[in-house]
Amino acid sequence: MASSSASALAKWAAQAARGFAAAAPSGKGRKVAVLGAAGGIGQPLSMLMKMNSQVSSLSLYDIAGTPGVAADISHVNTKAQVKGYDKDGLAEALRGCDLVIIPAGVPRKPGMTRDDLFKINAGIVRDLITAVGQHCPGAILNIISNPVNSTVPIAAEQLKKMGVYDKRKVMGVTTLDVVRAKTFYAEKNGLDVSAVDVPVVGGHAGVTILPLFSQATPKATMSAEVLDALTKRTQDGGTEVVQAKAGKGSATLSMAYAAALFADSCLRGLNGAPVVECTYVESTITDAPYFASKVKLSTEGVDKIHDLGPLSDYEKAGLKAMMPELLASIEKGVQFVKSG
Ligand SMILES: NC(=O)C1=CN([C@@H]2O[C@H](COP(=O)(O)OP(=O)(O)OC[C@H]3O[C@@H](n4cnc5c(N)ncnc54)[C@H](O)[C@@H]3O)[C@@H](O)[C@H]2O)C=CC1
Ligand SMILES: O=C([O-])CC(=O)C(=O)O
Repeated sequence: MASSSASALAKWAAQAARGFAAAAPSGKGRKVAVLGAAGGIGQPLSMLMKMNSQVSSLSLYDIAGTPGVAADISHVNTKAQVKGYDKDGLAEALRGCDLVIIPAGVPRKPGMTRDDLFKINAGIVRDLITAVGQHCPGAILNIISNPVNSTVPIAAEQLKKMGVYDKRKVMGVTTLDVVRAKTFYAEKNGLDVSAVDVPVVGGHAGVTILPLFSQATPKATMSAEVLDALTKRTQDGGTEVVQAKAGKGSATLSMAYAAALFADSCLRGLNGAPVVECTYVESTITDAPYFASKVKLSTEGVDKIHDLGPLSDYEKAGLKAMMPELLASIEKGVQFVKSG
C-alpha cells in the first residue's frame, strides 16, 4: 500500500521474474499452510508461496486432491519443503505454522451474492479455525473464504471461545480490491500501474468495498461520472469475473496473486520489515467492529491501524451507505459462533 510496501512488492515481483532466487529479508524461514490448497485459488497460491524465499516449509491441506498438487509443486526448485495433507493430516499440517492462509470453501455462481455462500462456508471456516486454535494458536491468519465480512468475525469469535484470540493475528484478505482499484485507476488515467497506489476500505462485498480515489497517487483529475464508474467497477470486480466465468467459479488467478502479495507482506512484517497494507481486521476507526483500512503489519501481526484520512463528500456518503450491510454481515458471523 504505502510506497515502502509498493517498492517491497515491486522488488518481490522482480525477484519472481528472475526465478525467485533472491534473498529474503533477514529472519528465519517460515512455515506456511494453505487450507483449501487443491482449489482454484489454492493451487496457484500454493505455487506462488513455494516461490517465496521467506518460506521454508509449506503445508498444503485440502479434503481431496492434495497429494497430486503437493507432488507437482514440490518439484519447483526453490527452498521451501512441501508436504501435502488430506483429511486426517490437518493437525500435522498446522503444527508450528507462522502463517495460515485459508481459501477453503465454495465460490459464487452467476446470480449469487457472497452472502449466499455463508450457509456452506461459515461452517468450513469455523471448523478450520478450531484446528488452528488447537494446533498453531499464535499463527497469523489470512482469511480468503467468502463472505469475508462474516468469516473474519466467525474466526475471531471461535478463537475467543477457545481462549486463544489475538486480534493482531486475524486478517481478512481484501488485497484483490486494492489490486483492481490500482489496475482500473491506472488504465483510466494512462498511468504506470506499478507507481499507482489506491487505498480501499470497508469490507469485501458490493457497496462495502470503498476505494478512496481521493487519496490515490499519483493524483489524477477525474469527472464525477468517471469517479463513480471506477468506484462501481471496483465494487463489482468480483461479479465481473463470476459472470465472465459463466458458472465456472470466481476470481482465482488474480486472487492467488493478491493473496501471495498479502502473505508476502505478512511474512516481511514477521521478519522485522514492517509493511502497510489494506486488510479487514478488528477495528475501532469507524462504527463497525471489523473494518478494512491501511494497517501496519509487523512482528506480531497488526501493529497499527491507520485512520481513514480525509474523505471526499462522495466517499463520506459511500462510508455511510455501507454501514447497514457491513454491520449485519458482522453480526451474522458473530451469532453463528455464539449460537452454535
Ligand atoms: N477474499 C477474496 O477477495 C476472494 C475470496 N474468494 C473466495 O475463496 C473461496 C475459494 O474459492 P475457489 O478457490 O475459487 O473455490 P474452489 O471450489 O475452486 O476451491 C475451494 C477448495 O476448498 C476445498 N475445501 C472445501 N471444504 C474444505 C475443508 N473443510 N477443508 C479444506 N478444504 C476444503 C475444496 O476441496 C476445494 O479444493 C470462495 O469462498 C471464494 O468466494 C474468491 C475470490 C476472491
Ligand atoms: O466475487 C466473488 O465471489 C469472489 C471475490 O470475492 C472477488 O473476486 O472479489
